[in-house]
Amino acid sequence: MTLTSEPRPVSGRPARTGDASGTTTPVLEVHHLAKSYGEGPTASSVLADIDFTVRPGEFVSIVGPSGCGKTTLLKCLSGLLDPSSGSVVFEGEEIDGPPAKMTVVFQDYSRSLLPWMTVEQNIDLPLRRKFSKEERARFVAEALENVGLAGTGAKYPWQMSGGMQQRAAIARALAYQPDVLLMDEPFAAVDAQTRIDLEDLMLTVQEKYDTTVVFVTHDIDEAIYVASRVIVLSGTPTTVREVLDVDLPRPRDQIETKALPRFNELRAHLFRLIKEAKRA
Ligand SMILES: Nc1ncnc2c1ncn2[C@@H]1O[C@H](COP(=O)(O)OP(=O)(O)OP(=O)(O)O)[C@@H](O)[C@H]1O
Repeated sequence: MTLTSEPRPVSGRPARTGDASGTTTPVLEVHHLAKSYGEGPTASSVLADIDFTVRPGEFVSIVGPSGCGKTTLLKCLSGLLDPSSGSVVFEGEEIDGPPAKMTVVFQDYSRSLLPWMTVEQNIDLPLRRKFSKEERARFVAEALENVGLAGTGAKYPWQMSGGMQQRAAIARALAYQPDVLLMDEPFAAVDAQTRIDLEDLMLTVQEKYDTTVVFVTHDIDEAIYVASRVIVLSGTPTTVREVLDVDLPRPRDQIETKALPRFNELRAHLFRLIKEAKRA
């Protein structure tokens, strides 16, 4: 994906639009989105009439039964895939390709970083067309520092653990300073302890970069822990089953937050919804 046209310091985001009632203009709007694969009688409908909005600064998780179309939805949001009908509106404009101020982090970190480049070069590569050398050096160093990889920029991806490689992929996404970061099962391929560390890392960097995050996951606990809202999808053809506000206090803590009765209520509710969706 391309980059923002203006370099922007992490701490210097433009003010968000809003009114006195506290409502905010959505950064992302999904209107009656449907997606089928194939044509004619063999076409299979995956997404049917999906509607939701995401406000600036939100951390929204998307969950649903296996195979319901979460990745398909994320690809439509990112402009990598055209919807069959309906639209995705990003910052007020309907998208017809990958928007400049959006980035995506995929599950498979081993294929997202170029093995013949150092980590620093990997992060720097997409910045080259837009930023000066000095700015790039600053953004790369800042991103590495923010994901806990300061001092490792000269390593090659294959010299790092899986968790470190995914941190580097996150650093590369953050160095763009995107307005919206889309993440597709980003921690599914790492071990449980690393996953927990990366969840906390995302909460920290999301606040620091003030980025809006849309996060697809299979893991219900993870979906609740990181999010301000959870969008629950139904079974195929998929619609939005429910949008759940995660009214848990911040900062989140892996032990304290998950021990809250409210966390368990939300968890049980989500499990029930997904079980029903699977049955349907
Ligand atoms: N390029 C494609 N061509 C045809 N069918 C596809 C294509 N990509 C995905 N599908 C089908 O669309 C459906 C949804 O797939 P998708 O990967 O979006 O679901 P998902 O919810 O992300 O899956 P999972 O839970 O396994 O990660 C599946 O039945 C899949 O086989």
